[in-house]
Amino acid sequence: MKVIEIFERKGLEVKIRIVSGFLGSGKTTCICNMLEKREGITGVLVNEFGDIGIDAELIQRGDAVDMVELPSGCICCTLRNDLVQAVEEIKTRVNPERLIIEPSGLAVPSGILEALEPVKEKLGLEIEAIIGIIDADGFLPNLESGLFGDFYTDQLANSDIILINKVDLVSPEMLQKVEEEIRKYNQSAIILHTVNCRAEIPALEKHEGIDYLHLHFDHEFDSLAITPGGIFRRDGIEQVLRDAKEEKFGHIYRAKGIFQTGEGYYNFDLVHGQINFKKLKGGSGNKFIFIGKGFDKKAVEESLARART
Ligand SMILES: Nc1nc2c(ncn2[C@@H]2O[C@H](COP(=O)(O)OP(=O)(O)OP(=O)(O)O)[C@@H](O)[C@H]2O)c(=O)[nH]1
Repeated sequence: MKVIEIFERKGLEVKIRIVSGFLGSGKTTCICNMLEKREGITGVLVNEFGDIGIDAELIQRGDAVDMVELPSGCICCTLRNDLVQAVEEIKTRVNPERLIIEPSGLAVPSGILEALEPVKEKLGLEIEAIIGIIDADGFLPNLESGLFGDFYTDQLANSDIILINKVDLVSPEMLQKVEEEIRKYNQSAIILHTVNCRAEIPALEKHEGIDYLHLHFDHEFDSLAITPGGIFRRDGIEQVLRDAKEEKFGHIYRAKGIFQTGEGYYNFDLVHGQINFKKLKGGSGNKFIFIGKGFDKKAVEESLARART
């Protein structure tokens, strides 16, 4: 756990926004947008797979934020105590006006609400909004696969605001189907259609007491998180991602990373067959994470080794 920047505020409540969403749906993108518009002191608590902090590095890019990372585990179940401790630490040391929590892409909001409920009053926490991000292209296939069903039920039922993101990737007919499906889980949430999670987040009434749905969701996924040295070829990494997309290593649901090339640092994403690269201003070493089920980790590592210059 790492506290990066500390500011002080003498004040009362900390408003909490939980930004939940399946792997690669756009949580980090959403938080970067919120931080661009932030007013006052804002804390960010990031929980992601692996110990290598890719999201934290991307969120910090170009802008210092008050951030705590909780890697390696899931704050909705195994890391509940760590979550409470981290929130307590942020409250006493930073006391931000707003705290944005990004759970891992496999964490359900109910576990976080349940963990915070007993300390809400003591720490002066106000759950301002649960924002659920749905990727318009991946939602229905994921739902139909049956592998993540309870994740979506918990996420959707507990969201106050649902962003149907990546609407640029689907037809209007598909978008309508997605929205109809979402409404089966939640009739009252505000639904917004977004590209890159660009939206004005409306103000909401505050949450009172426990009135959320809690479902068990199997988090037993495999992940490979590595920080190898060396300089990579961008086309070499692209080949690894194309192979992952074609399931040459087995089932990989999500891959992301930061890597150094002869022309500087890049960030890559693989999600639902979409491969994206972004040039970064800088970086602090190579970081790769692959998340899936029963995939060949050794083959991924060998393939990455071949992508070096
Ligand atoms: N085409 C398209 N791509 C998007 C949109 N929003 C986000 N992305 C891309 O989707 C990829 C994943 O976005 P992230 O914000 O990293 O998603 P995340 O939910 O934080 O991912 P995890 O933390 O790994 O679960 C990135 O390459 C984004 O640039 C969108 O509206 N349209």
